[in-house]
Amino acid sequence: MSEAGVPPVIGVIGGSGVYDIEGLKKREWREVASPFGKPSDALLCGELDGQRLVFLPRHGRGHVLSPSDLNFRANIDVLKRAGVTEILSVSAVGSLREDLPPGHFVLVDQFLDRTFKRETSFFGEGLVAHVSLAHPTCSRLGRHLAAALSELSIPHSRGGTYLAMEGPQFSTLAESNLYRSWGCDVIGMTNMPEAKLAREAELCYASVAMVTDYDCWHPDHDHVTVEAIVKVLMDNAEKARALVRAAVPRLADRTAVCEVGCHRVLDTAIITAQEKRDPAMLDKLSAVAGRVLNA
Ligand SMILES: CSC[C@H]1O[C@H](OP(=O)(O)O)[C@H](O)[C@@H]1O
Ligand SMILES: Nc1ncnc2[nH]cnc12
Repeated sequence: MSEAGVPPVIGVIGGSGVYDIEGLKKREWREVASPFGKPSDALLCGELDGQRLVFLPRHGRGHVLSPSDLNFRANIDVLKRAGVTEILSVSAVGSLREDLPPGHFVLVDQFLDRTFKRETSFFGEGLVAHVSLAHPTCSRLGRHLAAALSELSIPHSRGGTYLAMEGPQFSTLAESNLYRSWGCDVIGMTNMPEAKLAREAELCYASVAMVTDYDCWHPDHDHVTVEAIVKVLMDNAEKARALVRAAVPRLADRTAVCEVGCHRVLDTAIITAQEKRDPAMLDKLSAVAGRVLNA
């Protein structure tokens, strides 16, 4: 946990098309073990402009893991074990709005979770905790990312609702229209439960959603294909790397814990009585919740 005077460690989770971060100094791929199982890949650790950065390719190098097969708990746990204090998540998404065309970036601030085959919490029997998700992303990170996107002249929107679907198939037309009627802005398969778990692990989390397609609701684009997505993806991925380079010095500026409160959510979340806590659970949660469990 980053305390006053201790510089942040920036974690970057790269989605489709983003499998590496170039230009890192002291770069090294490091295997980190987790009690929650196997993460998507080793962690790429290094420095960007003197700032420590840890990168994880969400689907593994070479895109070998499907959204339902991602071990989200292990991914967040290893980032926490590597000292990460804040996460920039970068994702490819479909657009549910005419005015969010391919190439547009959305700084997501809300989610609707329609996933159903995933482990969604670090907590459970033997150690029960309930964290707030009213504001699932960190507004401080959002502010810095918006400034970096403006500096780079990348078209973007600050705020938007991300519909997380299970996949791996894309939506039916009826689903796509339903999500539009719910007021969702973009659709993807990976930001949930990632954002929930980052919150439980007391990590700031920001999601940069990069539009690759119009999903299937759009009359001129009635099928989503990976082929069409990949064409836009490569350009988006290059912009995402530029965004990381522009955002990191801004994020490095923090000298105290996050002012929004992301680093302190467990102070008021754990409900299990001290004497009823399961020692095995306490052990497993030594990274995620060590700050409060060892106090
Ligand atoms: C390659 S299109 C579908 C795939 O892309 C998105 O992944 P990510 O969020 O990791 O960029 C989407 O969620 C699907 O997993
Ligand atoms: N239309 C779409 N639906 C779900 N995930 C996506 N990722 C990129 N485009 C998508």
